[in-house]
Amino acid sequence: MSMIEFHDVQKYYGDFQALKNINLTVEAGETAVVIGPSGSGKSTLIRTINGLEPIQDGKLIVDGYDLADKKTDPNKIRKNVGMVFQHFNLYANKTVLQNIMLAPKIVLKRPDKENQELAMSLLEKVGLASKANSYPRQLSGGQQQRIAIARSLAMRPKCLLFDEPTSALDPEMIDDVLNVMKDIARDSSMTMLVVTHEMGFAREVGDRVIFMDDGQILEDDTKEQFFDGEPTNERARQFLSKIIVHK
Ligand SMILES: Nc1ncnc2c1ncn2[C@@H]1O[C@H](COP(=O)(O)OP(=O)(O)OP(=O)(O)O)[C@@H](O)[C@H]1O
Repeated sequence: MSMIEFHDVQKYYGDFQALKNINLTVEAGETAVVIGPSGSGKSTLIRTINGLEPIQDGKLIVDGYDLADKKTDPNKIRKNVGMVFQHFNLYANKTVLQNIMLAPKIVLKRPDKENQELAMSLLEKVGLASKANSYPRQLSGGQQQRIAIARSLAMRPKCLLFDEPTSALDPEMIDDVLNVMKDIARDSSMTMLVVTHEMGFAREVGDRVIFMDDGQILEDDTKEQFFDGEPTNERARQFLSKIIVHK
């Protein structure tokens, strides 16, 4: 079974069609990077995967659950499919450690000792073990995002969705977050779908590059095909040529 399957998916905001005839399959363990111009539907695409945005037509199967079926409880999907947002969304009145331990405690009923041990090992992984008892406001944006990633990993998800995780960060913090994401992509069998404007990351990490424009997937290539070959789609070629000029 594939981790994610879109079949002819359509998504509207009122009269506006934000996703047009999306067909996409992502296998377990794959890392796919979603790129494209602003407003092309990238965030909408990944927000449909964990049910944050409903779809209006087509079929969307995630981790075996049918999202087009109104009877499907999105919480069942969110247990195994985590999301890292642009704006971290940490709980301000909880410490870093409490932030990481909360969902596993409530949703998975993980015992405290095991929960804390895993949380501390994840804090070490993201290089922030010394901040366990700090509050989010005492941390930089880059540190908060690394905590948000640790918090998602604490659920031991099968799939992690990243929605422009570095877009709200000062430039000097971006690499710390990208390095954590690269480590995860390298040493895990987890599926990762990453919406990003960081082409260096896409080039280095993605098994696949998915190019979107105007609510459609126009290219779905290996990173070698996309960056070193010639995308077949004219709009993808234009997008790439602009990036290369600005690099
Ligand atoms: N809640 C909403 N209501 C109405 N229109 C929306 C809503 N969210 C997004 N849109 C529209 O849907 C289109 C796709 O938006 P989306 O955020 O998915 O694009 P994006 O590719 O992620 O853009 P960016 O790179 O700027 O974040 C845009 O035209 C946007 O204005």
